[in-house]
Amino acid sequence: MTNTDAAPQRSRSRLVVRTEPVDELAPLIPRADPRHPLLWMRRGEGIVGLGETLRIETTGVDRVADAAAVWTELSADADIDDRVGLPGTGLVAFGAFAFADESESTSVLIVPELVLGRRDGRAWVTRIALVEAPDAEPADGDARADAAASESLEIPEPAPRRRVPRVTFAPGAVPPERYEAAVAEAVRRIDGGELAKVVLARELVGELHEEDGLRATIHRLAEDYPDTWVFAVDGLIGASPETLVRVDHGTVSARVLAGTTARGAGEASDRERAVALTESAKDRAEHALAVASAVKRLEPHTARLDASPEPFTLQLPNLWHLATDLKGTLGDGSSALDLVRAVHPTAAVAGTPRRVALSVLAELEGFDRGRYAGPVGWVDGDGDGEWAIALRCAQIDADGTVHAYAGCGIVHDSVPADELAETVMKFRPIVEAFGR
Ligand SMILES: C=C(O[C@H]1C=CC=C(C(=O)O)[C@@H]1O)C(=O)O
Repeated sequence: MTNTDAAPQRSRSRLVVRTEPVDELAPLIPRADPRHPLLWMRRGEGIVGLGETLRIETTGVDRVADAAAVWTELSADADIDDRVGLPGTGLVAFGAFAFADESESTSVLIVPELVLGRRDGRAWVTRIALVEAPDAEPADGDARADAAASESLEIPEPAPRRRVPRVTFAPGAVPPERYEAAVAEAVRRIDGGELAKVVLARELVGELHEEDGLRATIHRLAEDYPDTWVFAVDGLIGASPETLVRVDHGTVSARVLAGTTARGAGEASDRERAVALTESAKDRAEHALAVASAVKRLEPHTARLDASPEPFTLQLPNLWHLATDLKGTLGDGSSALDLVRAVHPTAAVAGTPRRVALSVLAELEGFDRGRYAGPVGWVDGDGDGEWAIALRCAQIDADGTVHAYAGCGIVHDSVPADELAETVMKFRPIVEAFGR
C-alpha cells in the first residue's frame, strides 16, 4: 500500500528545489525542530530538515519498492537548482522503513521544506516547495518557481541547550528471562540444523513527557557517539554504527557489523578484549554470515565489490564490534533505495538462511520490531543516498511512549546470559541519552 499526501495533485504539481551556499550553520542540532526532528549526522556534519513538504507512506512487502517508484517519479518531475553539488544537497527525502513485511508500522519518506546542511567544511540551505505545474509552462515559470521556493521557513537560530528529558525504561513485551529462554530455543534449533544464525532482540519501554521534545536527547547521542550515524526520522531516533548502503555518483559502500564484546576497564584489558574478539571463532562465524549476506545481495548490482580482507575491530564508547567495509562501483544504475531493497535485511539483523531466520525471529521474539533494524537514511533526486541499519535506537510514539530495542546474533555456541548482557550494552546509548 502506498499513500502519498500529494498523490491527488501529483500530476499537476512538481517539487521546486533551490540549494544555495551559506557561510556557516554550525552547530546544526540546536537548529532542529525539538518536537519533530529530522536529522542525519556524523562527526558534526550532515543534514537537518525542517517542516514537511511531502510525505510518502508505504507498508507491506513492497514498502521499499513502492516508495522508490514514487520517489523516482517525483525526482524526474522536480525543478532543481543546486548551486553546491555535495551529497545531501538538492532534492532530498529522509526515510525510515519497517523491519518486517508484516509490521504494523508504516514506512516513510519525508521531504522537508527546508534543509540545512554541512559537509566537507561547506554549509548550504535547500528550500523545497510543491507548486502547481500547468501542462504548458508559462514564460515566467522560473520566476514563479523561485518565488515559491523562497516562501519556505526561515533559517532558525540555534536554540539554547535544555536538559535531557528523563525516561525510565522497563522491559517491554519480553522480560529478560523470556529473552534468555528464546536464545536457548534458538540455539536448539541451530543445533538441530534448522538454521545457522538468527538475531533475537528485546524491547524496553518508557514514557516521554511531550513538552520535553527530543533535541537534547539527540544532542547527547551525537556527543557521546560522534562516529555513528545519528538520526531522527518520524519519531525514530538513534546512533547507528552500521552503514547498510551508501551510493554516491556510481560508487557503493557499506559497513557490516556482527560480533560484539564489552570494553575493558583499563587500556591493557580493553586491547585484550579487542584481540580476543578478532580471535573468537563464535564471533567470526557470526560476522562471516553477515558479510556473506550483504555481499550476496549487493554483488548482482555492482561491477566490482571489494571487502576488507580481514574483519577489523570497531571501537565504540560502549563496546567493540567486528567490522568489514565493502566498497565497489555500481554496475546497473541502481539507486540507493534499489540497493536498500536488495540488501535488507542482512544477517546482521535477521540471520541465515534469511527466510528461515525471519520466521524463527517472528516466532521467538514476541513483538513487532517496527522500524528497529530497518533501513534509515536519506535519498536525493539522483537516487544517491546514505542508509544505516536502525540500531541503538528508539521509536517515540505520538503519545510519548518510547520503545527502545537491542538484539544479538545467535549462533550454535551462544550463551543466553551472555547475550542478555550484550543487549544491556547495546541499550546504553539510548538509555543514557534519556538521562544519566
Ligand atoms: C542487532 C543489533 O546489532 C547487530 C549489529 C552489530 C553486532 C551485532 C551482534 O554482535 O550481535 C548484531 O548483529 C543491535 O544492536 O540491536
